[in-house]
Amino acid sequence: GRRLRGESTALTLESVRKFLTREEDSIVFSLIERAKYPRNAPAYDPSYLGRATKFHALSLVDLFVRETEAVQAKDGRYQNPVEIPFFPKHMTLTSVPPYNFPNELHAAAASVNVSNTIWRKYFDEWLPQITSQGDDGNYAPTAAADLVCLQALSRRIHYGRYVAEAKYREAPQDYNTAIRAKDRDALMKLLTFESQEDAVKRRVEEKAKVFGQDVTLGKRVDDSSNATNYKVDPVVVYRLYGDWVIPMTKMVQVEYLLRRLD
Ligand SMILES: O=C(O)C(=O)C[C@]1(C(=O)O)C=C[C@@H](O)C=C1
Repeated sequence: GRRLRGESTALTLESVRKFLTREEDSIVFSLIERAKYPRNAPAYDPSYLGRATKFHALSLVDLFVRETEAVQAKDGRYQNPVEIPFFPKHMTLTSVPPYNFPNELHAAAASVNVSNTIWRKYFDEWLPQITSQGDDGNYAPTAAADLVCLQALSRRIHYGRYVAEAKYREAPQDYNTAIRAKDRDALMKLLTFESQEDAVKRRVEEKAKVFGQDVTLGKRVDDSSNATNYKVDPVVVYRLYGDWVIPMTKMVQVEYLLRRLD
């Protein structure tokens, strides 16, 4: 399709930023929930399930995510284009009636997908930083917590499609030249707001402090004297956003915009 499917309504820079801000809560809280368990390495090791072969090696987390996504797909989760599965090949047909979710994205650009990178980075780089060494045997709850983290991160990062659409609609002529020239650097410059990124990073660090402290009756929760016991390190959350979540969201925006005139 070459045209917007159902030209819509309320996609503005303000509305998309509101969505991203609310997603911060989900991301920070999901990280706190994952950090409740230690690393639990067997959940990620195909040999734990005892059916690893050269050609087919699935870890418990691989299996858990595939199977859970299949159930959620059947029940309609991915009818909403805001949600993107990690294993789309394993989707069965949905058995629920359709809901008329707004189609705000440009059809040719809506398929921008960085799920594989999110998956790899989460397990290889970020999980070791938010969990402690150890093994408490709670592998299925661990896998369930990972999936909630992955879904929240993926939703936030892929929401870059909506952010880009909002920006494009507000100033199409500013973007058209760079899109036609396939000029990634120019697009990156156009969509970047340094002060906004700074505010986002500082806010998620603060959220990690507020959500991640023990609550004791009779004690002010913002008392900085209990600052050492945060459930997930606020500095790690700051860096997670600065080094990864925001750059990936921007990458999604650039890829979306490059296809915006297709
Ligand atoms: O708020 C925006 O304008 C966005 O594009 C989102 C975001 C982010 O990922 O938080 C990304 C790029 C901008 O430089 C600022 C913030």
